[in-house]
Amino acid sequence: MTGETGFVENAAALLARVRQQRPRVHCLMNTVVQKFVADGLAALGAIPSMTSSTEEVEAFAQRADALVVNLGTLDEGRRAAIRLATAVARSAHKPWIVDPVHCDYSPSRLAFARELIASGPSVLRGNASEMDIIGEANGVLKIKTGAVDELTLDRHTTRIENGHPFMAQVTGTGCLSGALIAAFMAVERDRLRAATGALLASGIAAEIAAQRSSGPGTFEAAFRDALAALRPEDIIANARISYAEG
Ligand SMILES: Nc1ncnc2c1ncn2[C@@H]1O[C@H](COP(=O)(O)OP(=O)(O)O)[C@@H](O)[C@H]1O
Ligand SMILES: Cc1ncsc1CCOP(=O)(O)O
Ligand SMILES: [Mg+2]
Repeated sequence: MTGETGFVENAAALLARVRQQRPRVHCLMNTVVQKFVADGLAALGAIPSMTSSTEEVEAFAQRADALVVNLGTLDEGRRAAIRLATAVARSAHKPWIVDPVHCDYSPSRLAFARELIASGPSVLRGNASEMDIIGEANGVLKIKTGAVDELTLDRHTTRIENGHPFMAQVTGTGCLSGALIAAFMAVERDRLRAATGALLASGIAAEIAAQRSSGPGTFEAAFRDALAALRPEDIIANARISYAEG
């Protein structure tokens, strides 16, 4: 279908646009994967920042082109910083994404995730365990990642099959997918097109990296190399995507 081809060609063009515009992505990020996520953003061509101080976070959010709100290793200071940063994103109409890490483990974290969702992020991205418990997110693009990434907005569902099982054996690939979606949203206001571009880029880079890896350890470095070397034509040649309504 023309629409399907349009999305893939658009994804390839967005990769070039990220490289050209080098968007600034501010990440309120858990302490486990900060360097992995920063390195992944930089490899693709974006400019990461990671401050969570309540004294500085509003200035960083104002300077950024997109915001990532990641709930891993959540503490009171991060909660306060997230509230300050998301207020800036909303008032400045900047795209922002919520990753409700481990919200299925903690009722207080689930409640905070739902508070953030009610305040209108552009995108909510989580794994199956997180997305199956999170509940309604009206008007938000919901993305459930896994072997097949499922992107749902209103009654439209896009499925992306690209990726590799090694990704599930490297901590941070989900957090990075959210950060890459933010980078693409910084250069494309249509969040479905932006998220499709980011997840195609990530999944295809992973497939290329896996061909050069013998396990999750070598894969992690090869994945970063593949993100840096990925070409728009790689997306067009390898995208595996389908669409459904209803
Ligand atoms: N079995 C798999 N095959 C292909 N890609 C996968 C697989 N499992 C996870 N991924 C990819 O790895 C990334 C992390 O997904 P997921 O594991 O769902 O999130 P999290 O790391 O937050 O638990 C996503 O980009 C997803 O597409
Ligand atoms: C293991 C862990 N614990 C708190 S945050 C975190 C990282 C989660 O990363 P991802 O969801 O991308 O696997
Ligand atoms: Mg995760």
